[in-house]
Amino acid sequence: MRKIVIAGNWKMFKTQAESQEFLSGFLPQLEETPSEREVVICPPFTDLSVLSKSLHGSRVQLGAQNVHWVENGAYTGEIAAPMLTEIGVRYVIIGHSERRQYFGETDETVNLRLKAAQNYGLTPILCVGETKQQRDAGETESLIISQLQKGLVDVDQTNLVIAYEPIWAIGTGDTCEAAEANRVIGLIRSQLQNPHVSIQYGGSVKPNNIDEIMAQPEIDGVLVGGASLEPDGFARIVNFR
Ligand SMILES: O=C[C@H](O)COP(=O)(O)O
Repeated sequence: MRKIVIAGNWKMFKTQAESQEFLSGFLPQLEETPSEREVVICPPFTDLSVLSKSLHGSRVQLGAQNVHWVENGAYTGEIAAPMLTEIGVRYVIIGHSERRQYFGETDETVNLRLKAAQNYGLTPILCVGETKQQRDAGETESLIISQLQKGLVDVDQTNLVIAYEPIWAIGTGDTCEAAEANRVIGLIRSQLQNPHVSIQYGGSVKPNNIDEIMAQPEIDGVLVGGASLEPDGFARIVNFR
């Protein structure tokens, strides 16, 4: 059974005070959300602790945006899995294209982070996706297969979420056609050993396109950036029809 997972990636947005203000608008709107939908918020590290307290007893799960592969050490600027699990974090985004593009993330370090997350009971959300140039060159399929093959070496597919995020659709308003996202996600599924892995779409998901995206049979949820920052918009996404 594939779980529906709707995750908000706040990236480098929201102070603690702003995160509390978000919750006061967002949480009351979850009363109508079907119980089988998993709702996840992935804030900056500095918000995790305060959100963990505020979300205690709510149905919203907490996610981080990165995790290192050793449990402690001299790795300035990194965060370790036990530091996340100690405060109630359940999910972690790994291999987001912004990490790959700006911070030197590779398929090999993605693989290390995935295994470390799972060793501590975190559920990783592995991001894959192609650039515009790669798409135009007809390399979408081969790139994604390569990212999966290298990233998933010795990774447990029973505790894993994958997000298909075409890079050209992130933050651009240029959403991938729902049918095309469905096709690529079907390709991703064909590469997996476990058919029950939930696979999300990410890239300019908005209140006005969520219903069409979630109507696609291969799409099990969404990873939302900009539209997850605003309580009413994210509530509409979580409460898709
Ligand atoms: O992690 C989320 C994605 O990068 C999508 O961001 P976006 O919804 O702002 O396009």
